Amino acid sequence: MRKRIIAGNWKMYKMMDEAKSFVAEVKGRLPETELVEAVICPPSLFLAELVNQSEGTSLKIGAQTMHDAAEGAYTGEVSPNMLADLNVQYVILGHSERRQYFNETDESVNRKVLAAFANGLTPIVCVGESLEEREGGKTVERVALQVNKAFEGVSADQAKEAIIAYEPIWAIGTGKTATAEDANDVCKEIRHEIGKLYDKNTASAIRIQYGGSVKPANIGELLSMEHIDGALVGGASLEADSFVKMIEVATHE
Ligand SMILES: O=C(CO)COP(=O)(O)O
Repeated sequence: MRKRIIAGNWKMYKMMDEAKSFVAEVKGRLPETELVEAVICPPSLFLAELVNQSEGTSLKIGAQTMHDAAEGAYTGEVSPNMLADLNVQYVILGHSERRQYFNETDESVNRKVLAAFANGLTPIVCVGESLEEREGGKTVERVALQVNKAFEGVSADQAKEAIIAYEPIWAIGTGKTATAEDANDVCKEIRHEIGKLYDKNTASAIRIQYGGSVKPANIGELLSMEHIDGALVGGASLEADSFVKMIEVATHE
């Protein structure tokens, strides 16, 4: 059985004190379980502090983005080596907000995925269609293309460790969730695509999250679906209570 993974994407929210209080509150309350991984992806400024603070607990820390180069004249960026050096374990790549506002493309996402693996980081690769694409019946085509591009040059052994987050753009921060069935259908197609790119074993090993207005009230239904192995959560991951609640639901459902 695939281990579930619930990751909080904090985006550009919280001050350092609030971030530290969150971790202090959450770390004693996470259920002891081998069934679910709990990850928080704070703004990069807080990474070092939160990695240290969560050491020795089951809470893991991820970054929200990174550059693909080891170092260089790239003002404002952080490198994969820097993240690995801090003991950051995960990195979100290709989030639709990065694609929309920061010019990330399928090609740059692919370079970053390769760089993540080269540095021992686990990528959470985001894919998802716009409302226009969904209404035009282009969802599967769009998402399949993103998956194919993102995994170019990635070995089957690496792909087995990767996380894909299916986040329909129209469901992010809007309160609109894809129905559990619709989300599962697309996650199934993503798994099928991984099967075509690699093999059956890789397709059944890779973990696929759903993201887009996930909260304690709807996470159980989403996780009950065959192809949904976790969630990438924005707004509802900002409060300790609601984050812990989602981990609890993931542990029990
Ligand atoms: O973008 C998201 C997570 O990466 C989803 O955000 P919301 O959960 O706030 O809709």
